[in-house]
Amino acid sequence: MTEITLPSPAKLNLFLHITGRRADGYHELQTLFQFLDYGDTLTFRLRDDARINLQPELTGVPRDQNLIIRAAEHLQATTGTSLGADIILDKRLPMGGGLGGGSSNAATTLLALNHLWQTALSEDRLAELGLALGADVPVFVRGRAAMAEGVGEKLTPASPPEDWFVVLKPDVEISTADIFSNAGLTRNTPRITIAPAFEGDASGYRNDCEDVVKRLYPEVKNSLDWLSKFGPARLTGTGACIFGRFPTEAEARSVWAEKPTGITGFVARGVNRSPLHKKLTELT
Ligand SMILES: C[C@@](CO)(OP(=O)(O)O)[C@H](O)COP(=O)(O)OP(=O)(O)OC[C@H]1O[C@@H](n2ccc(N)nc2=O)[C@H](O)[C@@H]1O
Ligand SMILES: Nc1ncnc2c1ncn2[C@@H]1O[C@H](COP(=O)(O)OP(=O)(O)O)[C@@H](O)[C@H]1O
Repeated sequence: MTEITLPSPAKLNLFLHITGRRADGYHELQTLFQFLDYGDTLTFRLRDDARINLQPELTGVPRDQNLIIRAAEHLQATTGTSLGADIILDKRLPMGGGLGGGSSNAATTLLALNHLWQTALSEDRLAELGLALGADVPVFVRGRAAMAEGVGEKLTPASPPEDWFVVLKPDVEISTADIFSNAGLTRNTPRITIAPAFEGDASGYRNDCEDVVKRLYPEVKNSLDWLSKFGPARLTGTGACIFGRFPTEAEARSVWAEKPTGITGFVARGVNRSPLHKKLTELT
């Protein structure tokens, strides 16, 4: 095989609790990840030299910071392969929106090139390489909806209902570091134990970043207030994207049709198995 095209799906944090802060300043989380059947697409073409090319480059992201390049180079360095790749990115996910697009791109790159280069690293090893690139990368490598703990690396598979979501992107840029350094952030939510079939919307579970984000960004508050009129709505990650949860596609699409003009987003289904892994299984 010399070419492979794979999905790079979005994730939602169905809830996100901050349960403490480590000595190095990083926050201990409990968060429930579910994938969406919506995201970017990446095509990889084998090269018999060691070059890694990426088209198009992303505005505002230097080549050496692009998680696709970093993942490819990390895999090359770890395995010592002399092979390379031409990579084509079809970007649909808003960047820095809490949908994990960069982390997902890194995981898709690790799995795709491990396949194409026949480097045969195990899933455990790929998840380990992924963690060095970002806390959210391992869940995309594993491809199963999961409760994450620690800073996101301790994963327990979960099966929340595969509901439909209206995802909205308020027109603001939010820095994860700014939210985590905010003095008003709740950092002492008690640890919980969840059942594998967690419902995802119990009123006791929330996103602990939401109050701070709503205070700093009225656009996010306004969008959440609007979406909450139709069903349970939350922030994903540290924002700026928000999501409303609906049992059927028809309900999600009817709310989407009423969204205020000027706000972007999409409708997608929550899935407990990553579309990336589904596609890889079909190929092998
Ligand atoms: C909170 C989540 C939930 O999915 O948010 P999103 O990035 O998806 O919005 C992620 O775990 C984000 O993980 P990751 O993507 O690795 O965070 P980074 O951008 O590297 O973090 C930027 C900064 O936020 C702070 N940070 C991040 C994660 C964490 N558990 N505790 C922290 O205190 C640190 O100061 C860090 O330097
Ligand atoms: N391939 C990539 N796709 C998206 N963002 C990337 C990529 N490589 C690096 N980044 C950087 O990672 C940041 C976080 O992006 P992303 O993972 O999409 O959002 P979030 O972490 O908020 O869910 C971006 O703002 C961007 O600077």
